Amino acid sequence: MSSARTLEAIQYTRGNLRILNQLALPHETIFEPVLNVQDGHAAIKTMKTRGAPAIAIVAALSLAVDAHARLEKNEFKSVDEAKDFLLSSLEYLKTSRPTAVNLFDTAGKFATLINKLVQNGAQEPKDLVMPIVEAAEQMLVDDVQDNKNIGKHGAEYIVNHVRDKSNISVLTHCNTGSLATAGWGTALGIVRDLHRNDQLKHAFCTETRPYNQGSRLTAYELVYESIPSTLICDSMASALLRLNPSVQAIIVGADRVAANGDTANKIGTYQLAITAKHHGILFIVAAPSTSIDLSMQSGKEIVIEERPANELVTTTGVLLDNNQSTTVRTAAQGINVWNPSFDVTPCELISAIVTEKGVAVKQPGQTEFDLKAFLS
Ligand SMILES: CSC[C@H]1O[C@H](OP(=O)(O)O)[C@H](O)[C@@H]1O
Repeated sequence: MSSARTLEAIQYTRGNLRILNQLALPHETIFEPVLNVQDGHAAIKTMKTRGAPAIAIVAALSLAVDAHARLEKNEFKSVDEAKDFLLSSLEYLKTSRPTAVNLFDTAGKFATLINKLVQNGAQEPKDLVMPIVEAAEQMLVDDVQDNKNIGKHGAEYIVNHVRDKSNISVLTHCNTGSLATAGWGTALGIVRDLHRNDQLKHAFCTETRPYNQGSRLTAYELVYESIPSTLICDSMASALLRLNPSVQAIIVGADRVAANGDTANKIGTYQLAITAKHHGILFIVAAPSTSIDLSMQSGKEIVIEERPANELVTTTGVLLDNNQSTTVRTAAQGINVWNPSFDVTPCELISAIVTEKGVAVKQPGQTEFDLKAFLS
């Protein structure tokens, strides 16, 4: 199913935003309009749009289309009214999901820009709105370039640090590709680079219960790109590493990386790091520097989102005979549910953190990363 067309989760032209409803993948490709910040918040909260970078981009673009439409209709009667709308909308968008830092990083940068424009004497609402529209649009461009750089740095690091560079298979978790970003992807971007460089023997991906980002999204991307790949259950990871010596690296994304390298990522990441350590293979975190939160020294401070119980007791994307996908209940009625969407992998289990700026590694004898120094 290889195609020259790249997969995209976000379709945008100025004043128009549509998002791919990822709850319907892989069976149905449904793009839905996002007209305002309420639509953007809902798309993120319901996980129609997901993935740390994509969450920030869709939030920013939902603000851009909302503010642009209001500007076109002359709804802002003053600079102050435009400022109040923009700042309150950013605070509202931040309430959609708590763990991925990219959204909060973007909201902070946009608020700083707005306040700076006001201090510099913005005269009309457009003097605030249009720089925000342009900043949101620039995120689409920057994210793809960041991911291309992550792919390049990550592929080089893996090839130079595995035991047998002629026999490289990798395992990845969740979805970190074009469906989680503006394009190419982070961890899956490294897989794309290894494949494009003819350095990849095979890519394994986990189902990633309960939302099934792996079976529904990553498998979809790997098949789409004709990358030799195999889907496994989350519970099969250790057996795979024990039985298949070609798997020499586990590559995952990140939602929030603390200054010492502790990493919040999709639930199940921590146990993959443990089994990577046990089997003596690389455990690589791939993320843009906007996923690094230097305000948090360690992962102890990271808020872990808990998702609704119904997302665990049901399975989304079940295909019916009429080719419609649906959600079915699989767990017994009445059972209690714990459904954290993320876990935190301690820095001592992480081999390297690959960013668009390069690869962060620990100093010899150190168990922590010094990401403040790495990014300075
Ligand atoms: C490049 S995506 C990073 C990160 O986001 C995903 O979480 P979710 O699907 O819940 O938004 C997953 O943790 C990925 O590793």
